[in-house]
Amino acid sequence: MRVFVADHPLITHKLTVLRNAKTPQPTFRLLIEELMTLLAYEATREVRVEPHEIETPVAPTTGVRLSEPLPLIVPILRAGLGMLEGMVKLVPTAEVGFLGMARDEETLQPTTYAERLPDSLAGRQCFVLDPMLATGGSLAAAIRFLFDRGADDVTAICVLGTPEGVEAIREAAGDREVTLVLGALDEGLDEQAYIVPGLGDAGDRLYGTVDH
Ligand SMILES: O=P(O)(O)OC[C@H]1O[C@H](OP(=O)(O)OP(=O)(O)O)[C@H](O)[C@@H]1O
Ligand SMILES: O=c1cc[nH]c(=O)[nH]1
Ligand SMILES: [Mg+2]
Repeated sequence: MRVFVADHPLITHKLTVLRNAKTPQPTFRLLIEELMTLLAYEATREVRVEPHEIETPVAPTTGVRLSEPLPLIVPILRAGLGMLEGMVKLVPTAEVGFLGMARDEETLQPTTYAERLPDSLAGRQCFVLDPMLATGGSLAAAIRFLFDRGADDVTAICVLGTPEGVEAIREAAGDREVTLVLGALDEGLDEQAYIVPGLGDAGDRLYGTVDH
């Protein structure tokens, strides 16, 4: 598994505003989307392309275009939905599928309550979006799900992660092609398995109450 942790002052600056409990919901949403676009640049470094011949006004030349089957973007509802626009801005022709997952706050086990994905993911490059990698239970389940459907390789993009979460993804990945792109690697988890220092509950801050 390849792990990339962003190291760019603009990303750290935007993350600082995002983490601030005083940041209002509209700014929070905008920042998640902007951060996604910045992380997408790294996450799509290995996106598959093929040679493509065109003619400029001056001369014929060979460039590239995305290979088929086109990449599949999978936001994990709810919080991952906040990252979708930022990703499709960069890869507008990609297909989008959906996974709805919720972590039981007592047992910390994820349940999948919705799924809208192609029946076969054979040969597909998948990009999974979820801002928070806490225990890693939710993302590990999502990654297993995609490989079970035949996905070729999976890149997961998270705004914040923890060392515990990274290890859970390493275990779920085994020897399969998995890349993890993080905006930052935080210290760890508190007693309720919230990321420390983190940003609180991403889903609530995007779509509901700020005080969870
Ligand atoms: O790494 P884990 O310990 O599994 O926790 C992370 C998960 O928790 C959050 O979703 P949540 O279950 O709160 O659902 P929501 O997006 O609807 O708020 C987050 O968006 C991840 O999916
Ligand atoms: O810190 C955390 C942990 C899980 N889910 C969140 O939204 N935030
Ligand atoms: Mg939540």
